Amino acid sequence: MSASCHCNKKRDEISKLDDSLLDANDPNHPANLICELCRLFYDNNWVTGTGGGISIRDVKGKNPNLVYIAPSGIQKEKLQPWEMFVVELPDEKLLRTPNDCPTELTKSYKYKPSACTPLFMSCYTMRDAGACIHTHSQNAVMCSLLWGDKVEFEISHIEQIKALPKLAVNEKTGKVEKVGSMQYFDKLVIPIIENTPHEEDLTDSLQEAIKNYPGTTAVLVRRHGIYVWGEDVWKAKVYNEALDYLLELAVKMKQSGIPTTTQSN
Ligand SMILES: CSC[C@@H](O)[C@@H](O)C(=O)COP(=O)(O)O
Ligand SMILES: [Zn+2]
Repeated sequence: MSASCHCNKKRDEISKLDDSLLDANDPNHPANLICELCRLFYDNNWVTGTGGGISIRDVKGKNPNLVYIAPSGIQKEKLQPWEMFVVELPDEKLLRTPNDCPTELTKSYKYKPSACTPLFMSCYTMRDAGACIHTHSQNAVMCSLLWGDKVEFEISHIEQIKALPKLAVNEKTGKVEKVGSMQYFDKLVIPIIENTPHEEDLTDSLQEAIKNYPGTTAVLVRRHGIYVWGEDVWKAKVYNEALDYLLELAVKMKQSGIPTTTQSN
């Protein structure tokens, strides 16, 4: 039985639980933000039916190597802070599991970390991300289908592109860094990878896409959704919103026979 089938009353009763890796009084604490943002994403139809999610690295906290991850198979809009897993980078040392909370629910249900964990970790380790969002947005799925068997989604000359970061490889460090924002005339290119039966099996192709597309802050997964990351949780949120806007617009443009890029690209 998945935890989403457990009686919600039981989960609400223990919502006040707190420990050294949680902070009920800080609305910006990663464990609280994951719950708040998942509710927001649920209302946008991005994380319904337990799909999708978000992980946050505590970049502003005392230990910026702490990563917060939600459990697998839970209704995302009902997540509670005490249900978070916490791992420490770079070794992904497990510091906390929801089962550490001695409750009626955790006695009977063994939580597992999100199946997206290895994908989130790839964004942290390869791009030094501060947060990673995964949605099952229908705009993302539709674009992956309308772009047929293409391995890149493209769009340009749309004002909203300016909300996205311009990224470049630092010659000295070899790391991808933000060097500004994309301009109206820039072409946004997002790699598309093929879906696999199990989320974790996407890891290799996601990592390859991240390596091959240093300018991207997102990867589309055909017939599945999108992964979007940013230097902190708020940047990741803005990038995801801007991308979803562009993906929705691209679906409408394609369906109306309007090309999403122009000759000048
Ligand atoms: C509707 S099931 C979706 C899952 O298989 C997966 O794609 C997903 O996005 C969420 O995985 P989860 O392990 O619940 O965090
Ligand atoms: Zn998914």
